[in-house]
Amino acid sequence: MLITGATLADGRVRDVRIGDDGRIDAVAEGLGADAGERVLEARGRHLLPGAVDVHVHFREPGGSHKETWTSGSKSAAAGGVTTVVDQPNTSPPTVDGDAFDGKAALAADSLVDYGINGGVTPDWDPESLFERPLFALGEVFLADSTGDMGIDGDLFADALDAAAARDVPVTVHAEDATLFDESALDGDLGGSGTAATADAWSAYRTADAEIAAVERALAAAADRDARVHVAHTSTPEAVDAVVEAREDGAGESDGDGAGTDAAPRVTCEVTPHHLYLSRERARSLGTFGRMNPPLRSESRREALFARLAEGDVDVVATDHAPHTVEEKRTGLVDAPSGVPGVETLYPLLLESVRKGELSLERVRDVVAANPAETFGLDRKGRVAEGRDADLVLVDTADPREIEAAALHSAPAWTPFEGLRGVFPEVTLVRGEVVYERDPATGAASFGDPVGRNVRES
Ligand SMILES: NC(=O)N[C@@H](CC(=O)O)C(=O)O
Ligand SMILES: [Zn+2]
Ligand SMILES: [Zn+2]
Repeated sequence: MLITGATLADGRVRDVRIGDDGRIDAVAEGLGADAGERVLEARGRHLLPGAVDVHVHFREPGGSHKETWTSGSKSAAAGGVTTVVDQPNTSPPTVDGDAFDGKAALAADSLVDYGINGGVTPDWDPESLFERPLFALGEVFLADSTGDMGIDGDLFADALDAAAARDVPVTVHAEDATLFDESALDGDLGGSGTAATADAWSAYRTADAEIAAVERALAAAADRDARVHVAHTSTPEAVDAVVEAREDGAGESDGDGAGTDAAPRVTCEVTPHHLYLSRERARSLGTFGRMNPPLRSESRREALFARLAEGDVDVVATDHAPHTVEEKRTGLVDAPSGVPGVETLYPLLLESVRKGELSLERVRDVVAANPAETFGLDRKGRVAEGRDADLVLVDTADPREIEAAALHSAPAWTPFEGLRGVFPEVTLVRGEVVYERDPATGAASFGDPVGRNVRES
């Protein structure tokens, strides 16, 4: 296939040829089409690397009433996400080799490439997990969230040791439950849609609980020269702690080469919901705005966004955590935590580019280049010769209103309803069209499940 006249994130206008092996053959000017070659005319539109969303919960096995690999990966493809990394809080949890194999068999339904993380619980089996083509350890829960997989500091230390010995990165859900404010949940919280319920969750799972847990995780990682990726940092303070830890550790090596990798030793991730929603919005979302870590104050949200714009945030990943409408409606204490987001990641960020709040290169870096580099995916994350042809074609001047009804995740709701997003027209995974939207009618069509485990090739 030849893509002609596409504008790249840095503004260059180029033709891109994709080889039969699904890799980018050439990025150049004036490439002529070969006989019989499919040509995709891209003049006036941007060609971006497919996003690498290192944090999704596709719910299988055990939660297919919430989402499946099919529905989740369709949602990813329609949002320009070409690689997803699934988290271990499924049922059974992905904490041993057998559970890994069971999930890997289900992931064969995926339209996009994927990684499968291994979890840590008191009965995890590191030996059998590490024998598998594991993406990373994580998310390792330092406090309970969906799936109740919270562990103590000793087990976390063991997990860091096991991972560091193999130079495997560890993704951490950092909250300290001893610093939650139980009193926030006292009294009459009203129904699921009320302001009291939504705001109470933010008051309960305090910012201090996240900041303290992030600092402790970074200290434990530094002691062991472990590679730690802090998931869903929701506070500017936590981002600053990661930046500081990275600066402290720069250039350090324990002499065995483990500290000299190109990838940074500690990185942080921020979600779209913490970048675009705050407690102000939570008041109208009710329990649909409940997630862990929770939405923060508008001033913290602004400070988090500023850190993204300035380059302190390494990765934006979605923590796509679908639950059904019925489950979310059960009231503050019983409703599960989590919001969907894999389909609106690129659209929300591209709308910020359109409005002049972020550069397109920054967006490309945080959704594609940086996550690929952080997790050692040499063939993902860039529009460059030799890389996989995981590509997104988008008209960056054409925003539309985000409506749950037009999205493809199984639970038909989104916390971003009514915001604007710039959605892809075409998404390719290793040169195969997995998603196409007719610009005239808006009709979506999907390709075959071509997804592969990115740790197997
Ligand atoms: N973020 C959430 O609120 N929920 C996630 C789990 C998690 O990432 O903590 C889920 O799996 O539902
Ligand atoms: Zn989490
Ligand atoms: Zn998560």
